[in-house]
Amino acid sequence: MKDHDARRRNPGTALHPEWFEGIAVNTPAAERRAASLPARRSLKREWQAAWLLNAVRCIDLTTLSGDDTSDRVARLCAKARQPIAPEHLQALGVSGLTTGAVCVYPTMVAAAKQALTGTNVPVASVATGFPAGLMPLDLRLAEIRYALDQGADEIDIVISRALVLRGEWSALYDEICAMREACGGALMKSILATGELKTLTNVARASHVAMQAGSDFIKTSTGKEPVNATLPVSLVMLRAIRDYRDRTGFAVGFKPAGGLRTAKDALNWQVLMTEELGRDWLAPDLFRIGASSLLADIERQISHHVTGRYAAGHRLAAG
Ligand SMILES: O=C[C@H](O)COP(=O)(O)O
Repeated sequence: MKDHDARRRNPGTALHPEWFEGIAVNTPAAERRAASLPARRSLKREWQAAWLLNAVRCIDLTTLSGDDTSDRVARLCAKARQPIAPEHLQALGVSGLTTGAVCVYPTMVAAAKQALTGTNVPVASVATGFPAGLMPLDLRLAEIRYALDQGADEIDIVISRALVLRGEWSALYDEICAMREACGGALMKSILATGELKTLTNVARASHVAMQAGSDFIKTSTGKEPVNATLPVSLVMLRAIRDYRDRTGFAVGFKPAGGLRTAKDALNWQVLMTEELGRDWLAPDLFRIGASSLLADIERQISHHVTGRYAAGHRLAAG
């Protein structure tokens, strides 16, 4: 059973503009709060390896490049199966660690499924005209169905940014509801592309609409916007998740994605999750990190933790 089966899906609600129309995010305050987080709780050194291993199990190990091939995807899946060297895991008393998922384009789903046969690692597919979403809705829905036919377990959809920028909340809600329906039993993560939403207030409002329309996760970015995941944007989205949980009782997951590359990033985001939502949100059913290169730095830091020295680059697989 996959992690996401272990909890109730978010069924969504009717559209409730009154839950978000009054929101006006104080941007300097959000930036100050985000900036103070890593400093406020520096993690004890002896616990850092455990936090980094937790980050690994939450990574959606991603390749979303124009030159992706089934061979590259197979290599990515080999890393997802065994993200950290077995001897290092043994030294830390851990076994069976995998990443949270792999995340690929729809035409790479079949290769990923094949490479992950015999594991519980889900395959996530981006869909709905990723990354811009500028395609007719029927084609975007057909892309979801194609990815599911190929075997995808999870679908990362992109929202229409223009609907947010014009404040067309009802149209945005209808679009995401249609995508949720097309996803059927597959977990749906809604990418807000926050770097293109202009204001944190728009981020907060779009987060609410995405959750009301039944998203299982809200995700910051495609990795292709000029600005991707940031701590202030994440803070605003986490507060929306908290508000939605308080109003409905449903826990929606969070996926920062794009530009998370260092072990320090992995620690900072976990501190943010813990402080804003509590430890329940540190497991892969409610937290994923979308990243293509983060694992390499985590491996380096784990290796250093276990051996006391940094391994030569060639000893660590590229990820
Ligand atoms: O969803 C994941 C992102 O596309 C990965 O972005 P990244 O290559 O900056 O890690």
